[in-house]
Amino acid sequence: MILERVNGPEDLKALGLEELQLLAEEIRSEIIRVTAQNGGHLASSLGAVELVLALHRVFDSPKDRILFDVGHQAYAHKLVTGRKDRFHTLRQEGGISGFTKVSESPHDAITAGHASTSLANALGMALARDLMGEDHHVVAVIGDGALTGGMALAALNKIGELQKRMLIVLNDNEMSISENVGALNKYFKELQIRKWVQDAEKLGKNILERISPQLFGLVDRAKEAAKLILHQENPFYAWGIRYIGPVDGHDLKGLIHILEHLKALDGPTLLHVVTKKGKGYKVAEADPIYWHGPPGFDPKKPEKVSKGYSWSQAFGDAVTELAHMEPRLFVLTPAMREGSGLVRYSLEHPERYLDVGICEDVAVTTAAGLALKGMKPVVAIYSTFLQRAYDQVIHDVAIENLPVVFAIDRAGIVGADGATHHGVFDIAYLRTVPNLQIAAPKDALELRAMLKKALEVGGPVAIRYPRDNVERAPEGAWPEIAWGRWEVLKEGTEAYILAFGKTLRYALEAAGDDPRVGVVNARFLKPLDREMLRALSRYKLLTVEDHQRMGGFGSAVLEALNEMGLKPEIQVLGLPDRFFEHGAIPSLHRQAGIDAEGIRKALAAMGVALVHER
Ligand SMILES: CC(=O)c1sc(CCOP(=O)(O)OP(=O)(O)O)c(C)[n+]1Cc1cnc(C)nc1N
Ligand SMILES: [Mg+2]
Repeated sequence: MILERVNGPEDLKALGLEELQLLAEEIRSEIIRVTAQNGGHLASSLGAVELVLALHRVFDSPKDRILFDVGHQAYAHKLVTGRKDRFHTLRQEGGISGFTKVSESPHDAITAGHASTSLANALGMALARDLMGEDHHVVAVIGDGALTGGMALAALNKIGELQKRMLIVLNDNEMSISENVGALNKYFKELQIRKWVQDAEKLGKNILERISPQLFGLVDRAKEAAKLILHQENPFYAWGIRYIGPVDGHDLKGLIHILEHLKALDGPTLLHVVTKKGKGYKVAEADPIYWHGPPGFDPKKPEKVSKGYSWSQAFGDAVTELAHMEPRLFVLTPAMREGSGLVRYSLEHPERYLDVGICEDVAVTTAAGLALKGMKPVVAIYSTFLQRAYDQVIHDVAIENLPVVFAIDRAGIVGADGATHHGVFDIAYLRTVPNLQIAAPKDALELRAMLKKALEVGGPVAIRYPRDNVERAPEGAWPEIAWGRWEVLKEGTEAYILAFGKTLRYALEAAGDDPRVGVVNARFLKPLDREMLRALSRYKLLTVEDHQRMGGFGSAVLEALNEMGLKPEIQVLGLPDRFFEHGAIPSLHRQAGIDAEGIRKALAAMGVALVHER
């Protein structure tokens, strides 16, 4: 095995082309083997194998900085930068991250997970390099999906102006998680066609050269002139960035050759590399959407596995039905059609569906524009990615109290994607925004009730739900809900647990059938049910949420009690003030003390010791 001889990128320099090609296959097998057992970003990483090997063959990491945008396509990078022996721990608690991570390796130039950050990071590194009088390369690998992000496009504008020496490698596989969108994406496709034309012409040129060198010379000059004109319309030239390509991203020899040349160039260069997402694994090539991030699978007989009925699907079904009843409903997603459960909706209501690309800010402000014209927009968005559109929520939606619904998926700890993806800040960053209401349903029925009502209450509403499965609600079920009112699920004589969202199940488990402890589905955070809170303030209270403790649901309860001049004995359970790495959700909840065990412990500390049911 050649991979056994590779303990760092310097070991690639000694390998001949054949050995590198063999190594690429070994790396593919290892990526498939480990992703089969751990799950992970299979198709993206398979598509980037040759590119990674060529980059590490030509450049000298860690002196040269090689950045991977999103960092989910970097499994080959991890394997050749000293982590092959730990690769089997990928995305597991205590194991290596599924993305690049500065603290994990000197070869990981940035910590990533959210898209479109590599270009601004690269600009910063190039500025620092030149200020420090250092001499090394800065290379940013960015996918065609990540390039739809505003951060990336704005960074290009600055990079072109400053003309710092750096290489941008556009890894164009025409895919985001689903099919990529945007005008640039269409243009890249055209360029690829031109590439084929160029190849055909090259073939023609060779034949022509043999027949008549004079004629060939004339044609060639005309073509060069045409190419120049052709390139003038290339947007990268407008950005002041040299564009080279498109080139075959699986042709190791060609990649090494062209990278060697580009190394010598000054100023910013963009190399347009065309790859196949899922390359080398038939099922992933055939369906890069499913195999973008599969859960475990049998590598010998790779089949799609159903992960059960999720909150995302419950949302997708509800909003699809709602759109049949409410013609003004319009759903937007920032490149997360599958993740947000919108495949069915996008097929049934294509005229009222929009995937804006990886640009959450555009999703939110487009929704504002729709609302200003009387539509009822719903922004389907992960909690962690909504962080990208915080100002838009305030500035473009909340100030004018526009009727935009935020269907916040992946709210809470999300597991193997780790710190960059846990949705544990949204309550804190949303609840201070005037006009914005916040709710968390306990099940799919309540989700339907809240969604429907949210379209009627007016103003912006955020409904948050976790990465989890949920019991399907019957089609056509639209229960009423007392907006702003909590729900007592279990009476108690000594204490009440006020649970928000996913932690309700832990609260019920902890309380069991002990008559001393009541449980409240505190499903509305804003407005808070102050009437019920006042009534319950004569008991001991415990709040629990799958969110940072600071600024979360518990904070809102404390503030309300203070404003009402009430002083019950109260404990607030939430995530402590640190980041949680990747790991299994129940385990991370246990570590955070917000599971049933943690609730029992907190109640015991308040003098309500519960018997632990077997
Ligand atoms: C991992 C993750 O969360 C990914 S990977 C990905 C597609 C990236 O497409 P690209 O063309 O850049 O790469 P490719 O997979 O190689 O084709 C998205 C949208 N996401 C979710 C996402 C959404 N929004 C933001 C800000 N960041 C991320 N990471
Ligand atoms: Mg892509």
